Amino acid sequence: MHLLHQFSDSSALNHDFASKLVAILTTAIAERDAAYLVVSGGRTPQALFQTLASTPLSWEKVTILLADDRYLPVDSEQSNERLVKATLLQHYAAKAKFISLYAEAEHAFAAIPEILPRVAGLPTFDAVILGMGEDGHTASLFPCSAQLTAGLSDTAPAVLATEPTSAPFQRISLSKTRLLDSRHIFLHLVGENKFPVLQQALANTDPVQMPIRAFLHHPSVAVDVMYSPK
Ligand SMILES: O=C(O)[C@H](O)[C@@H](O)[C@H](O)[C@H](O)COP(=O)(O)O
Repeated sequence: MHLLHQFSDSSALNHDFASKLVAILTTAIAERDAAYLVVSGGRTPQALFQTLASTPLSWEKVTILLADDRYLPVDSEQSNERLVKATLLQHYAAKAKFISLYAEAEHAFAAIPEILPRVAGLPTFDAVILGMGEDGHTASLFPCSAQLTAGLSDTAPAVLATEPTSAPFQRISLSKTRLLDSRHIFLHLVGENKFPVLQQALANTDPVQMPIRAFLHHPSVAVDVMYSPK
């Protein structure tokens, strides 16, 4: 299921999205004295991160982690962790706890035993913000990767390594089932090029062609799609 929220531009979208997220995190803190926010990397969320970072909140009670990261040292230019630290874990939000999806190893697959326990024991998330690539990938669940079936399996571990053939770097990704274990799931889309991809994803249910479909067509989970053309 999905609900489409459309905005004229990313500034209007970010304003509304940041208030929704702050309300969700505030409620979670009131209810369980802790909140769990899962974010995506890539270009889309950067302005949203800056808005969130400058919003007062009991950030010390918020745990933030990524839906996925490129398997790169955390100071690397293309690391999602570096991006989150530079844009979200700033100002008020500098007090938030951050769980890294990186551990030094020979390759991403060998790093999983160290990374998995950081995520596997976490409670239900409060909000997951997904992105979507033009091939319909989400997190690092890529249609082209040999690990897609494993990542989409209902019995998958919380975290797995993936190796896309159409995008650079090995990846560390939360599995579909771990991402779905959230009180709220958002899909954040900015740019006219993303709309036809969304329509294509909505037109058919096969997640092997477009992994985002596993979320958009889930029978019992509602995805809030936050879209602006620019
Ligand atoms: O590491 C990444 O790049 C993300 O995890 C990936 O899933 C991203 O959310 C989409 O590819 C959209 O990326 P853009 O926001 O850059 O379009």
